[in-house]
Amino acid sequence: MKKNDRFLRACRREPTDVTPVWFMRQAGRYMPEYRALREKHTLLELCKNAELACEVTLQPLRLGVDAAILFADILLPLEPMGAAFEFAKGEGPVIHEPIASMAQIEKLRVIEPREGLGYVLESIRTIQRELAGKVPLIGFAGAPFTLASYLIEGGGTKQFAKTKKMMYGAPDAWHALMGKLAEVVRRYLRAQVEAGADAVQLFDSWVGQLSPDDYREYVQPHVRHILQDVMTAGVPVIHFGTGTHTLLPAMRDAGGHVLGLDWRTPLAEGWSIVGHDRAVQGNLDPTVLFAPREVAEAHAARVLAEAAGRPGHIFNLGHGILPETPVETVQAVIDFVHEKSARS
Ligand SMILES: Cc1c2[nH]c(c1CCC(=O)O)Cc1[nH]c(c(CCC(=O)O)c1C)Cc1[nH]c(c(CCC(=O)O)c1C)Cc1[nH]c(c(C)c1CCC(=O)O)C2
Repeated sequence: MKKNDRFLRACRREPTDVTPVWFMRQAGRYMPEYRALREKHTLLELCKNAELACEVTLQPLRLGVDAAILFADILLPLEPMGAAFEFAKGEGPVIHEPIASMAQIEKLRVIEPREGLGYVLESIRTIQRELAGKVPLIGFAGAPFTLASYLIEGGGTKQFAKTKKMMYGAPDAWHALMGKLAEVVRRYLRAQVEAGADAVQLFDSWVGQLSPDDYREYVQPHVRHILQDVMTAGVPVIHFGTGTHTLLPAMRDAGGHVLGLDWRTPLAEGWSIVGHDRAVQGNLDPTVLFAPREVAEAHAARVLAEAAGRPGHIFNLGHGILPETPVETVQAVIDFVHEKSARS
């Protein structure tokens, strides 16, 4: 039993005393204590050292969030699969040899997480020991489309042109790549649950680039492969993407006990699209946290009003928190959500 289980209860659509809150990327550069650690260590050092990963994971708990999220990155599985990368200063991730051919895809290894990603599982065990049941711990992985886009583009992209070129022009290579990624991610999420994660989130951050028909043809079978299995592992599974308004029915069908919504979709509308037999998470625009406190609170109030007190809403942003976000506003919104949603 967790001392604070309102996040897990909401995932199961059970009533809670107040609406649970956590923020994607809640451990990161907007926090002074994170920046202080980053002066001494690279991002990958923080990810690969269980004590440091644990320290960073726990940092945002002082703000009163109702869940911790494992400190790691969605790209970590790519390295043991055989696709080396680095986080270049000011540029984001850079894949050393972007994937462009079937020959390269054939060489990618479908790893066992215990082999190449044992350090992440060690972090989970360390964090759970340190948390001692205080709040639940969320594990996570990137979804195949989002991972494939980094592998093929060699880093971040706006157009996804190379990604779609392979998808449309070389569907055999595309499905071979997506199949390998999906199997690794399925094993990885299962291993995280076995190591002690209380819930897991699949990040398909960039899948909103696709039309519903293309999603169903090129992505959905692979996401289904992951989620239909991981949903039987005994913990809540969150299925997240951005720009997904038209994809929500297909994403819901692929799986997830909880569907992530972003701010482009009003929460009430998104929830009725995915159906009230699922929980929802979201959906404050992260840039609202740059506004004066009263404006941010007014937007948070609107999100709560959209949820209408229905059990099964987890308050979050619609995407990750931005590095320059003022901590005071994050704190104010967390407190506001707890106070405003209190059920007497
Ligand atoms: C697409 C993606 C990535 N990583 C992630 C996603 C999916 C979520 C999303 O869409 O935002 C997920 C992620 N990355 C990180 C976490 C940690 C847990 C958390 O607090 O949420 C999580 C959940 C650490 C990180 N991963 C990264 C940082 C910033 C790192 C730093 O320099 O300290 C953090 C805290 C680096 C990273 N990692 C990635 C990029 C594009 C970048 C560079 C962009 C940036 O600098 O913000 C890939």
